[in-house]
Amino acid sequence: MRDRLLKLYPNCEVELLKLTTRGDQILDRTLSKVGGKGLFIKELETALLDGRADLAVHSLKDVPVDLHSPFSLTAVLQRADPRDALVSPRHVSLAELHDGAVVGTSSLRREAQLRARHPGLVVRPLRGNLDTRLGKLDAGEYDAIVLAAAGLERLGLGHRIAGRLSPEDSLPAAGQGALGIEVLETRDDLRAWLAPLACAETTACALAERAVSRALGGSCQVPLAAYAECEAGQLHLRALVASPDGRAILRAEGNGPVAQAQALGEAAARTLVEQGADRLLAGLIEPSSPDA
Ligand SMILES: NCc1[nH]cc(CCC(=O)O)c1CC(=O)O
Repeated sequence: MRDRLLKLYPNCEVELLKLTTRGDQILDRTLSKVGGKGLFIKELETALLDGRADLAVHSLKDVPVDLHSPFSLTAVLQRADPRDALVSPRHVSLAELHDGAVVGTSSLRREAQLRARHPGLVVRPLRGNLDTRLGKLDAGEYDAIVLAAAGLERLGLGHRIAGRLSPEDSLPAAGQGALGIEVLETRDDLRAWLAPLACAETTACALAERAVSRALGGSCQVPLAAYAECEAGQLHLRALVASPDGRAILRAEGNGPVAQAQALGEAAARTLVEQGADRLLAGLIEPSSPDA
């Protein structure tokens, strides 16, 4: 990020304020149980309010869809690999995992899709920062773990990836792989400076994907996936809501011009609701099974 800003504005000074978020700190509970939207961005927003930081760079996936005043999501950058990735000792692939193999993930979205496709696998919760998670894998606690490819690559750990899961195998979360920049809404100066960093295609994809989450009241704490691809001004959107056990999977798909990104997302959400997505998501508010 610093390099991109300096390339655009060689005379500006970029100072990195490295913060650890509550989402990174909570190591012992699965994210779905911690609840609380915005877990990963709160400390950065506090720094914006304090004036310690001018802009906050987030994984877009962690930015709540109902971000509101005084904050503003001002630029969505070009997306890295949006796919989920399998990490395993000796780079064993998903297909090579034996029945009863233990796969770690803290994401209900990944859990549901893994269970649907590979009912023989045992999915167990996995929390902690990236190093902690990889450490648990390396210590033999899991036969494989599933993480976002982009997160691994961003931290120079791309070599750990044994395989990338296709959107058919594991439809990504809304915004996965993209970075978003948040500023105080009053900072028109920054908004103008940052505009050239935005990627129009990723922005449109994110708009469609986040509209699905918004319409369904979703966050990254529910088994909800939304993934758009953009080609020649046309968006192709796929969305999915599942039960964590993978037994119920509702799907929606649609195409439309970039200018209709938000409407495309809302239409997909309606299709999911018609199939019972609301009821499925509402059921998750009840205490879930011990390993959900
Ligand atoms: N909620 C965790 C989270 N938020 C963003 C990323 C990294 C991937 C990205 O930038 O989309 C991750 C880790 C993961 O899903 O493995």
